[in-house]
Amino acid sequence: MASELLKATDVSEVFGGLKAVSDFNVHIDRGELVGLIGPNGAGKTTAFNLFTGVYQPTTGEIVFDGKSIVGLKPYQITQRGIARTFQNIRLFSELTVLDNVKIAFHFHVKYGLLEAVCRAGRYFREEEEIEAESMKLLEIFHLEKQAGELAKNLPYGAQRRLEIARALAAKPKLLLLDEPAAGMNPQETKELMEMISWIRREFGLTILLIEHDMSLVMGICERIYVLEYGTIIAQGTPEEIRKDPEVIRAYLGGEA
Ligand SMILES: Nc1ncnc2c1ncn2[C@@H]1O[C@H](COP(=O)(O)OP(=O)(O)OP(=O)(O)O)[C@@H](O)[C@H]1O
Repeated sequence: MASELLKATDVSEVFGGLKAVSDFNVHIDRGELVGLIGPNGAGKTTAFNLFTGVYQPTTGEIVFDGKSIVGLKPYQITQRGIARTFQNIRLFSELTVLDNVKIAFHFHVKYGLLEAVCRAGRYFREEEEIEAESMKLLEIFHLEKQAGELAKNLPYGAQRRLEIARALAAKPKLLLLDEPAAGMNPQETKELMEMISWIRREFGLTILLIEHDMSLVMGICERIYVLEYGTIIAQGTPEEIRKDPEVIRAYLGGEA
């Protein structure tokens, strides 16, 4: 189907004897904002690692933008258009905020090594453009004033926002966010929700989001998949998920 951007079919991932993911079937249409939830150890991050080439599926097929991505290395998948953030923030902590974003833009530069070494015209033009685009991204995430600071000196919530800005610099079609609100206070979480909705519209993105903060997931996702012990036990709109007896049993502890 033309509108389908990502489709995982019968995917499993086995570590030793443990099936971290099994009979895993998900599909995400272009432009959708989809949530992936489930208890600790359910296999959510493993699914992201499968979509980004960190792990290869033991069985099954993963198709992105019409082509299989099984067997591709992480950088090849980034070039195809999938970018991600990590549960445990992975910034270049000793680089500035600006440089963290500029690095990701370099996936797309057109100047060659020789031009860079010789500091030829195209090198300077592209570097200027990259700097300007990086600053625009920092502005979106309210980080422009900290552009010159080392990433490690940013407060935690700001580091999380910087990770998303850096992921966007790779110009992805699909953005995978692994617990973007982890460690944020309620106000920061609310602002982050607004940013995620805004960047999706502004950049025409498709987003898959892992999140434990239920208000965030229910508030912004159109569709939600629920994982338990590596298997999808439910999928549907936030309203359907809230009422699903399997989900209430497995994940919400009867509070829904
Ligand atoms: N590289 C690995 N080697 C062995 N086991 C692994 C590996 N990666 C994940 N697992 C196991 O696979 C299962 C799923 O882990 P995963 O991190 O995907 O869960 P999760 O849903 O993201 O959990 P959390 O919400 O705690 O982050 C767990 O039992 C985990 O211990």
